Amino acid sequence: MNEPQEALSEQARAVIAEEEALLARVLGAIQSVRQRSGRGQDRGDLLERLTTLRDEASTAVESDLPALFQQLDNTRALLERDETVHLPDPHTPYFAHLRLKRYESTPQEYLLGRTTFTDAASGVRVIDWRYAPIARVFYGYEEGDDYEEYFGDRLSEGIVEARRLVVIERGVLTRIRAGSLHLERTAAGEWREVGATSTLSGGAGTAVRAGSLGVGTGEEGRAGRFDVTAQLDSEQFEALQVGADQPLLVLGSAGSGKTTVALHRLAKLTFDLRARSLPSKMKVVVPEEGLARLSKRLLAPLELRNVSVETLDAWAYATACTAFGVKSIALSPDKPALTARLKRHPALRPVLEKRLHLSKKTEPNFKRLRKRLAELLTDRTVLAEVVAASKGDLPLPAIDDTVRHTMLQLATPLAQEFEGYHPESLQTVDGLALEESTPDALANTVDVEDLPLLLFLKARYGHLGTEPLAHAVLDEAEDFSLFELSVMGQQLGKTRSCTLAGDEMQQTTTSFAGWPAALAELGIKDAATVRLSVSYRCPRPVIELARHVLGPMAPEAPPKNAREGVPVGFHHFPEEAQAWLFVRDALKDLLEREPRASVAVIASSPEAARAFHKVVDDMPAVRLVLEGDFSFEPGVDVTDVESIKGLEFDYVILPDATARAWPQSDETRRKLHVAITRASHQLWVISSGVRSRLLPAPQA
Ligand SMILES: Nc1ncnc2c1ncn2[C@@H]1O[C@H](COP(=O)(O)OP(=O)(O)OP(=O)(O)O)[C@@H](O)[C@H]1O
Repeated sequence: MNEPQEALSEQARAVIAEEEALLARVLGAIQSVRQRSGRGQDRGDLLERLTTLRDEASTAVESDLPALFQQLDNTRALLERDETVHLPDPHTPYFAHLRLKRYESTPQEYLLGRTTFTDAASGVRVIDWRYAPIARVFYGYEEGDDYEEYFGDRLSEGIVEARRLVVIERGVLTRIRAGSLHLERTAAGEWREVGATSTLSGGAGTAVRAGSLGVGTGEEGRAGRFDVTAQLDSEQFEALQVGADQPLLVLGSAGSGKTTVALHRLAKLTFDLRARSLPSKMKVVVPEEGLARLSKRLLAPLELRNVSVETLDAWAYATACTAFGVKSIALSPDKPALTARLKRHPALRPVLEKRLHLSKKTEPNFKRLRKRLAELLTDRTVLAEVVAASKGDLPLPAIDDTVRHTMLQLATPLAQEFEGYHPESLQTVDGLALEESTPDALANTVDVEDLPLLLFLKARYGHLGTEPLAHAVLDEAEDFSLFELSVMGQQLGKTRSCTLAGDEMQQTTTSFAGWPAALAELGIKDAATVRLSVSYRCPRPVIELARHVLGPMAPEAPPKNAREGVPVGFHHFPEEAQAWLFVRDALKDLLEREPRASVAVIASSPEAARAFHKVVDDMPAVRLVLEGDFSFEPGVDVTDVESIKGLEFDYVILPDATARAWPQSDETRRKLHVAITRASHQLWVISSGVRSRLLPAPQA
């Protein structure tokens, strides 16, 4: 770590003194309002008092009752007031400080937080970043800038005297950033001035030792981070101003803040939508479990814990159960990869539409639609049409696979066929159902990929029968199929209030048909579009490698402002066993030095992840994560490329960067690019045998 500065500059000392005094004033004001409103008394005490008074009232003589009832009323009122007065959390009452000097008037202080709070007596003013017009000055200007903004009809102009980001942890100020001045409180309670990249050990952007893993970011006692809400840039903040009625498409390269913008927009719209008493139904839908878990964590500080976050599969299942009025739907335990691919492919959409021949007289119940869909999925002419329309994306064997799989699903389950037989005769010796792990297990099931198709068919008859949503966030929207988008469009209601966040370069399934088609499917004619241009997550060497891997598909302009970082570590070995032992040692060493670091070992497939995990499974803090059940705790997650969309880790290791695991194809390029761009500090690429040709040729 950087050494503490010998002595703080005068400016630094003044800033610290000012910010500490301000925080003391805010905490004092919150405390005194609490006391005035009865919050000084513990809620538990009040509840206990209420019970005692009730007991007393039940046995009291009549003449004492009026006084007891009076006390009961007072105690109840104090409790109710406690629930209605919303005060900032004294642990973190605000995250930024703004001082504006309007010409020829005294400067005005504003604190940006999540809860509005003003106390005239102490002159404290905490404004809510979402609604306060003054927040526009904070996000749009730098310290020292002249500002000019209309608030309603009134023009306000002046100078931004102070614009500071602060970190307050458990009511204690631990960090301040004021322009280029960056101050941090040490564990001993002393303040020190540090460089902008102070979290990196061994100097800005350099590894602790040449060629080793670790830049010091996960050392013990890692200081609290500035809240991302305080750091939103002006481009991101402007995107949040798009009204609830207008759909918003947020585009940008990996790590440019698309998820951040989408979730902050949700936080901002909560107020607008509530004000118009629309059903407060918001939803976040994402392709993978890992990102669903991360989104839930990111929503908590935005006070959106109650917003439902669902994976595409979970959303399709719940929607199908509601739309078809059934409690459960039997899903197939397994399916051929090509069949799943065909069912999500955009080429299926027009063919299905053309071949439907729906009779409006038929009731679109689950059984009928399933039968109709199965007819289409076992019709080789129909499937050949889809494969031809995919222009080489879907290979011919997709037809056979789909017909065979659908036929098995249409079969009568054994239990039904042998109805009346003794249940034990339908079990294997080890107590399992006869059909388990046999093709018969598919009988009477549908694939999870069928659900959007069935809902799409149902919607063609009229209504889906589900409640409209007030707003939906579709993150990693490049991975939504046209059928999923069409069904989602049905759920959006007339205003089509939604935020789509995506990056066509991160498409990991073949379901993407382009943004115009995606918007059309959602029933959106004119979406506001923002393209975020700054890269926040990845350092420059990681971005350069990610662009190299994309090759001809890489966008022309690289993202702006990528920060410097350690070079990507390429390590090649003759044998896989040698490569993995090398990684094992490096991980052991890293975890000893940086126990708070988050590390991902991202393999090309679940099988490869399982195999690598065997080499490290005796190490503490190493987890195998294949179903997206990330804990976001420090340590090592051994996982595969399909599980990590939207996530980020301090350190990323690709353990099998071989030509076999990552062959040359557009799909592989995009997947490898997604894996690479999960690294926020350092990336290691490990190979053995023949290195993937998607990577730069090794230097001689
Ligand atoms: N204005 C900002 N200042 C500092 N950090 C930011 C800013 N905006 C976003 N970040 C951080 O950058 C990282 C990437 O953000 P986010 O996950 O929103 O990007 P993304 O574009 O959705 O990435 P991906 O395409 O990989 O899903 C996060 O750690 C986020 O907190």
